[in-house]
Amino acid sequence: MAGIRTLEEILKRDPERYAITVFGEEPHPNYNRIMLSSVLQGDANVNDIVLNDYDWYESNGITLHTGDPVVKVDESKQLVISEQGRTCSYDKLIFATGSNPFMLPLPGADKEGVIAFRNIKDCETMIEASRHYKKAVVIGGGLLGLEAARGLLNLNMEVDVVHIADYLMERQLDEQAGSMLREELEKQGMNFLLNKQTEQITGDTRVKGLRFKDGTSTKADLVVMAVGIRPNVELAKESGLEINRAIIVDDYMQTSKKNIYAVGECAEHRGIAYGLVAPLYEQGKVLAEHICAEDKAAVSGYQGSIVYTQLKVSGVDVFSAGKFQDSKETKAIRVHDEFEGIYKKVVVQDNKVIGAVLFGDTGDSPRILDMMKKEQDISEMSKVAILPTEQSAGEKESPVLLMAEDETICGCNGVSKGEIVAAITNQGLTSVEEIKQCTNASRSCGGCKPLVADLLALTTGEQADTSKEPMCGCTDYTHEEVVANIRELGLSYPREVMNVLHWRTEEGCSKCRPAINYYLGMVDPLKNKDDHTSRFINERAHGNIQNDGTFSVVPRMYGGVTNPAQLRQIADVADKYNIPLLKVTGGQRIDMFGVEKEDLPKVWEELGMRSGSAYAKALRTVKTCVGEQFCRFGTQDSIGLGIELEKKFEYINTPHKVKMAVSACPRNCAESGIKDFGVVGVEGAWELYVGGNGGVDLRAGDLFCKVKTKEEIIEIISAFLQYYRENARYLERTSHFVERVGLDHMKKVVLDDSKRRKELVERLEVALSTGKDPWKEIIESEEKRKELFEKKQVESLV
Ligand SMILES: Cc1cc2nc3c(=O)[nH]c(=O)nc-3n(C[C@H](O)[C@H](O)[C@H](O)COP(=O)(O)OP(=O)(O)OC[C@H]3O[C@@H](n4cnc5c(N)ncnc54)[C@H](O)[C@@H]3O)c2cc1C
Ligand SMILES: NC(=O)c1ccc[n+]([C@@H]2O[C@H](COP(=O)([O-])OP(=O)(O)OC[C@H]3O[C@@H](n4cnc5c(N)ncnc54)[C@H](O)[C@@H]3O)[C@@H](O)[C@H]2O)c1
Ligand code: SF4
Ligand code: FES
Repeated sequence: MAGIRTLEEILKRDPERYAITVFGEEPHPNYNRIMLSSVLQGDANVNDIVLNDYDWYESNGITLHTGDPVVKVDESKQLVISEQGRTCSYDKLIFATGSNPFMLPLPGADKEGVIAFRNIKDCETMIEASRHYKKAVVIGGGLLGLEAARGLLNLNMEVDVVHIADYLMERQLDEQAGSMLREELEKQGMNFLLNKQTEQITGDTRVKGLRFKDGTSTKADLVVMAVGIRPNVELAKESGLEINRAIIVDDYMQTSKKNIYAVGECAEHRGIAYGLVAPLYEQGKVLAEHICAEDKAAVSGYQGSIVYTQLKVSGVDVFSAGKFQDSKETKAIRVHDEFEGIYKKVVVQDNKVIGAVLFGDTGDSPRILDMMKKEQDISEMSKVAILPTEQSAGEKESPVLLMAEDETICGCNGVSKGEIVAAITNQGLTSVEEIKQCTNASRSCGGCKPLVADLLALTTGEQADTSKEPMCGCTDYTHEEVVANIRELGLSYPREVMNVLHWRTEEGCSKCRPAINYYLGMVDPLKNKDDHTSRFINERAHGNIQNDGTFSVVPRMYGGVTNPAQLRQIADVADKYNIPLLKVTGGQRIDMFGVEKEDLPKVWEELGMRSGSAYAKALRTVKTCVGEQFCRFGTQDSIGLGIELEKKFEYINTPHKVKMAVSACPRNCAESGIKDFGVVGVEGAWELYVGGNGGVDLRAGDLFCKVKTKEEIIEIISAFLQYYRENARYLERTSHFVERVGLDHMKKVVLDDSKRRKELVERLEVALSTGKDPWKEIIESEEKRKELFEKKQVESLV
């Protein structure tokens, strides 16, 4: 990150000055390492995080050798030699070799399944492990460990975090904030083993567990070490550079040898080796200025940085900067609101703010950081004004409003409010993405995005378009733009979309291909030919792949209702194919686990039942309560309506999975409140709840309407579903969609505008007319059976 940022700074100043060659050990062009946490947490993919792709190197005349580390520097001849035997002469040499993760030298640390979290490969190893194993242990409760743990939870693993200290992030937080953080993360599902020192990693070839010095132990299928980093200085040492903890540099990043420089985590300036990008980028800027300047004396050197950190775990706002621990020489201003879970502490010494910890509300962080950077004298200030309450600061006003022009908005990239405003005004920028391209603001951790968006809105007087995110790293087009192009240009095939819209990759990626395939089907359901190679493995095999490579089969049982004949059939098939586990699901279906892939078509055929779509981005289940048929409280026919809904909407493709439920009274036994569409019977009427979700992002559905008849309910769900199909981004659940577009907007579209409702229903009916039972199609087609279940498939989209 530091090395290539230095090159960007050089190119900005004097693009013709140097012929540049880059050697990189990893097999990728430079990428945003910070965003590995987002890749692991499922919010980005590897293509999204590339900072400068191969084209960038080519168009700037830079020779790039990836996957080829430098192994020797011959300082006397000014040559570097790479592992693959390349020899390259230099006038100036920059070391930007970063750090290595510190691996605790424990007995068993060399076992399979013990890894670090530093690069794309580690990220891929974790994602792959989560497909086969259940239990992960992260050693280290610092920034990296907690972000890794959150990612592993998102990958459905159980996670223990083993931490040596008695509270989390002790290098960044005081005890109060550390324990509040622990409480919050425990709510998210992390399990903490504090005050623990690992003694041994147990297992045969693969890790099975951890034993601690206090005699206790825990199970582990995967161990991620996140106990700090060590600057990568081996090559520099062998090359004769002066080393302490890292490569010693002066204020111009020059090492002990002439014409050899060091930037980034491998460099040590005034005794400090930094481990966050903001200081590294400042160093890169100084180095670029220095080696491009005609008058070197005019360049002011690097003076060191004030660092701050923010944890990138959603739902947790934590900020820490400078010296945050109390001491005899310091005094602190504290706010602790136990009702709202907010804690703020600002540490003052000699009338200057020297450190801060904020938990639960980090809105004050840019201002506090600014006071620290400017070493502002606060002797004349009322101390409580340093941490204003919401009322005194102005209710819910954006913090950017109060910021001075020279205050920093993007800490990672050192971009001030004034610079962003100038870019918006002078260059007519209209989106956060454009601001990022132009100023670098929000290009690293992304934490400043909301502030950048607010500033854009304030400057242009319009709501910022934060949604102008490209679909993936293969294109600059957003989801909405891709759909608009498909409609306007009448595009029909994924390849055609990629060609016409100048995709950067030939094949697309696992993010854009399924999305394009969905959009094509949604725009023209009658003509579209589904491209099954663009679907995820579960959708291609029409079953869910399990951790041992077998599949699960869930036959359709409308409304969760079955009968003795069906149950006998399921039992017979289970016996015949040695199906090891039958389980009733949360959606009231029977799930048959452990079916071999090649047996799938025979199992479906012999069951004689339709696919339950348990693997599809489609209607999964309609859960029902017993209702008026048997229940004393039932006021409506919940089973009847549930079955009708399921029969109507089965096999319609949707942006993400859709779940429904019907309960016949407000006791709500079918849990209608946490479904995408939840219906509740009340005396003489039905209530419809939308946007509920019972998964990771627990969300109660919003009451959308109350109507008298089931025909009205079906029509309203149809219109809503079609609007969601047409306007949601692929993989956006209704819960997020409702929040993005707003419930009032949905009411206007679906409830208030009867013409529009009718049109939506008509378009949905067309799409419904193309729905087919996929199991039946495969059973009846010898060709499909062979293609999908007999030939070995390349599982590129798993
Ligand atoms: C998961 C994760 C999340 C993070 N989150 C944040 C965050 O939110 N905020 C923040 O500020 N920082 C964060 N960081 C830290 C940040 O990523 C690093 O500080 C930054 O990447 C360091 O930049 P660098 O250029 O010094 O080193 P690197 O980015 O590590 O680059 C060094 C490169 O040099 C290569 N190399 C090493 N030796 C050789 C050789 N001999 N020849 C050729 N190539 C070689 C390495 O393979 C590597 O690709 C995070 C780090 C991780 C791992
Ligand atoms: N959001 C962010 O800014 C962010 C995110 C990830 C990584 N990073 C950076 O990446 C680097 C690596 O992060 P990190 O969290 O590994 O480093 P770190 O040094 O910040 O934290 C390591 C933690 O591991 C604990 N530890 C040490 N030995 C242990 C042991 N034997 N058992 C259990 N716990 C032990 C320490 O007490 C410490 O809290 C740092 O430079 C960090 O700043 C930053
Ligand atoms: S929701 Fe009401 S009607 Fe349905 S089973 Fe429960 S108590 Fe009975
Ligand atoms: S603060 Fe990290 S990208 Fe702006």
